[in-house]
Amino acid sequence: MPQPTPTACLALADGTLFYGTGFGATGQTVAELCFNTAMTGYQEIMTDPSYAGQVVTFTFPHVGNVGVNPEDDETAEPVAAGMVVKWDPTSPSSWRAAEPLKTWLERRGRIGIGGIDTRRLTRAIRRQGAPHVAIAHDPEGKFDIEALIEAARGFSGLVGLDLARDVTCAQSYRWDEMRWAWPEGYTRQESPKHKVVALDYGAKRNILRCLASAGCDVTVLPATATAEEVLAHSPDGVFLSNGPGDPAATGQYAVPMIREILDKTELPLFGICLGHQMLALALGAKTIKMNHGHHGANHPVKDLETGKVEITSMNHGFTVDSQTLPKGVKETHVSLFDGSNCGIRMSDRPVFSVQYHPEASPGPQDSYYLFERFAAAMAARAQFA
Ligand SMILES: NC(=O)CC[C@H](N)C(=O)O
Repeated sequence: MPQPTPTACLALADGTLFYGTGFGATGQTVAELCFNTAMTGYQEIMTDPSYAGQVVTFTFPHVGNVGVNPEDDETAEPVAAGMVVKWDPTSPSSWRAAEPLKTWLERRGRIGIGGIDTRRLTRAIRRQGAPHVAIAHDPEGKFDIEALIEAARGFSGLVGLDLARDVTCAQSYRWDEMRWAWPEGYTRQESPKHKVVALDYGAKRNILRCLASAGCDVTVLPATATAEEVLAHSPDGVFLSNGPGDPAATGQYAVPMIREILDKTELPLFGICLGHQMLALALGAKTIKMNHGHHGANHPVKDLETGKVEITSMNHGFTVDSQTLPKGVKETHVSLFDGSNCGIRMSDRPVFSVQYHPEASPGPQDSYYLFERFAAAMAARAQFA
């Protein structure tokens, strides 16, 4: 059978080429390439601000089949630089679909490539360790291959890159929307009890919903807010969000701000993903780049304090080096895939964080208890205030 002319091309920095069918925006983009193994949630993945600077390969083949809708965005715009899928996305079939994935992606200026052997590409990502990539989409099928490979080689990578400033909010705002679906065994706190300042390094909306649902009155502040600005809100607790880029690159603003909060107050503090990594840095530990990171919705994590295993959602390319945790900081969770650090806490204070995503929408709900733990820490403190 004659093959259709390819309308998209993907080049890895080592010169490996993949041809496919383009969808979404036309043009060219360069980024780091990762793979995500989740079976659902392509819209949440594409709009998760933590994916800034990355093109996502979806290992699950059915992408686009439920279209996109106005409710599932984790932020206002897609943030991932592009998407790679096995097949050209199918027409949407869902009562919730408001638009097909292809036009949504096109309107929002992001390139997609279908018809790619994503198993072969995923093996290349694992072997090469998050390679740099250039993807091009041209309906005429005209590609300057040499220039595309050069563009991939020219990408400077995520190490040392501060992207949180690019995706944070411009101004502070209040958040009161709650979760729509309820994890089993938990009750919704109807009225907020705890004033929480949430630092937005690229916060996913469902994290804010989870905080509100656990009884937090949430004020979101931009990434560069100082400790003084945070404390001016007289919070009962401080939350550090997820976000893109290298945690060590936030050393100019976020890490010193967290250190100051730790030095000046005894406030409960909770961090997720980038927030976890920055808390670890503020406490004196180090972060390192992983080979190909963790991106998926079925990552087993062991809670070292209870022995329980949680199935978690993950999206990170850096990790806290547990060998560098200082005295007084405990490793609380580890990945059962590779033993990497997944959680820490201070031994003597309600200051804790996790590498994975307890808000997980969609995804496993096992880790929702962490939001309740944060609320309980604030309630306990209020009792003795
Ligand atoms: N989801 C996140 O917050 C990601 C954190 C960080 N950018 C990493 O890749 O490790």
